[in-house]
Amino acid sequence: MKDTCEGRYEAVEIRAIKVHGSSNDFYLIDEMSRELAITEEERSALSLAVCKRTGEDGADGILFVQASNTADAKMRVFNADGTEASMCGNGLRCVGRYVSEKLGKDELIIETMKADLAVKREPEIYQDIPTFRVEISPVLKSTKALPMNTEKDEIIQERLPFLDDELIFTTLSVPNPHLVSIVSQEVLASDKQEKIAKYVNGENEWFPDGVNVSFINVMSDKDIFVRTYERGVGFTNACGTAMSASSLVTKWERSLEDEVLLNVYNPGGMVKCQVHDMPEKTWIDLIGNATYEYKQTITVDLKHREVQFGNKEIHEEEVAAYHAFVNHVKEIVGAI
Ligand SMILES: N[C@H](CCC[C@H](N)C(=O)O)C(=O)O
Repeated sequence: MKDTCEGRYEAVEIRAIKVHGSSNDFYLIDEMSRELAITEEERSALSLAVCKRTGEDGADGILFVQASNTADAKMRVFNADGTEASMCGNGLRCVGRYVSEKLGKDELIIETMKADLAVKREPEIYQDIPTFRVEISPVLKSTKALPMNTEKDEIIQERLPFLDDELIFTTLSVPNPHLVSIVSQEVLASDKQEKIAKYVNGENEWFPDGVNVSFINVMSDKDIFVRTYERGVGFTNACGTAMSASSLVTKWERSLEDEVLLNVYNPGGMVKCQVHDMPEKTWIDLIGNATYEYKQTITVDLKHREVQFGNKEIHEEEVAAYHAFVNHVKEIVGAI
């Protein structure tokens, strides 16, 4: 945005699509033909202003889709608090769908902060649910990658008494940072996750950049439930990178096969995670919905932190199809 002659910013109109992956929702903004003429600070402020939950408006983050020199497109992801993250699994499925339909190809590569990742349209996970597979990589065990202030090189299924006396934790970067614990239903129902997550995402000596915190409840050798308190957001309906990290931790803890396919249930629905834990390389494929909720023009005047949301052009059929899927998932979870 440019300062006008009176020193006021022009309000700028942004065409956005509200999208979600497993009900983890984002505004998708296409900058492939022309990037928004905003500074990095304004990009962060834009995310903070637009994602603020007020009534039906707001989101967990913004997905900026930009041109790339190395891939079909580039994804940048900003959390609701204005911080930029290196990766977003649920968001990558939505960006993958958008670019797939824009370029007319079902297999593509999307550039992210740390890697160019494979994205592929998949058979529908449920009736009328656009479904995509995205590569979650790199997977790093080193605590330095999070970063975490500890002498330990890795934390794999270990107690962390400074967080909790009983729970066993694993830290992983995929490549954004995750702290994961397999817990009982009882612990899942307690306030432990919120207390731990608020501590490690506030002033603390261990995780200087914060960390996404997930609790896993193992339902069977092919079904898990994951709830995540996301860095820069708070509790969300789902976190794609967290569900991927949780699948790998479950594979290790339950000694499952190297390429186990897990159903990962979450408060926003269900995805599948195909673990690839090979001697030469470890990565996870995250498979799930990429749903468009509505198109909307958002008018933003950053100088005055004013945001106006225009009328919604709702994708009624997609919204209805996803509701039907969630009801189907609830029946399955109830039966497990
Ligand atoms: N809050 C995350 C970024 C969004 C990741 C999540 N929405 C996903 O689907 O992976 C972080 O700061 O690392």
